[in-house]
Amino acid sequence: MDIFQDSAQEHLIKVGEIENGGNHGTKINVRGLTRISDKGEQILKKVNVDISKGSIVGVIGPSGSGKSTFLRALNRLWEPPSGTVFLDGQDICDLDVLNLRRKVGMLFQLPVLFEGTVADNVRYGPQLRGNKLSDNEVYKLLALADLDPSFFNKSGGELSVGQAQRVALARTLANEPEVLLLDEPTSALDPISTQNIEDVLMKLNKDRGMTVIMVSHSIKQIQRIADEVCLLVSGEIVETLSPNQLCEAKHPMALRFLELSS
Ligand SMILES: Nc1ncnc2c1ncn2[C@@H]1O[C@H](COP(=O)(O)OP(=O)(O)OP(=O)(O)O)[C@@H](O)[C@H]1O
Repeated sequence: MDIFQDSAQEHLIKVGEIENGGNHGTKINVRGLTRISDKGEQILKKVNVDISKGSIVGVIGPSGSGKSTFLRALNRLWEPPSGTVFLDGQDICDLDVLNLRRKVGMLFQLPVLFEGTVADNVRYGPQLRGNKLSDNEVYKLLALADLDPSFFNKSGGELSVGQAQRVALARTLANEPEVLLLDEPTSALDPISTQNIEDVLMKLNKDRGMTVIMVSHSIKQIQRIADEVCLLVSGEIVETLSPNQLCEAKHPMALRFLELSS
């Protein structure tokens, strides 16, 4: 048996799943997540939340309420987390951190690309695990992120922020994540680039059942794409609502925030 052929075959099947809509969704259960700053301030206060497999969840709330801190806990960008985060029932602290970050990809407000070409960036994650993506696989990932083949050999410095954000998305998708964490991924983008990213996210969610958690300051954006919205105020998820129920929020600060934001 040729093991190289077998591992190539296995990899091809995975890429095929990306194209054809494999089921990569994962449920997340957060219990008692707490973060206290060095100065003793409570940034997150025993956050409990259940995120269904394959859902798009928006996280909104006033500036400084702990949205980014919450998101970063989900792939252990700070630790040790006090409280527990379960991915499909498994405590994330029991996972190897690199494996966790492969399963749970993250995009930030401003994309940071590594030196080299777009293709080098897209190949980065699999290469760390000893897999070299073929040109064809890179083209497929670019297409998933709505980038045409001409981007393959461009360098990061030649790209607009919107294009770079889509390359960062393709690079994340190369790791075949089950969950995508997005921290204001379109706040630096124009409306057309924003729409491109939203379309890609909704397609990934629809076709692959990918679980998406997105922090955004735009209520309209959250209403366009999310199935459920968590309102985070002063380190607590005070309400979880459907996007068209936001006007029914009861928490006074959440309500004031929503009124001022709409
Ligand atoms: N590394 C840190 N050390 C100390 N305090 C921190 C740290 N990171 C964040 N904070 C504080 O935690 C609180 C929550 O910050 P966080 O960035 O999570 O809020 P946010 O809701 O995402 O804000 P914004 O909407 O402005 O991005 C803030 O008061 C912030 O100053």
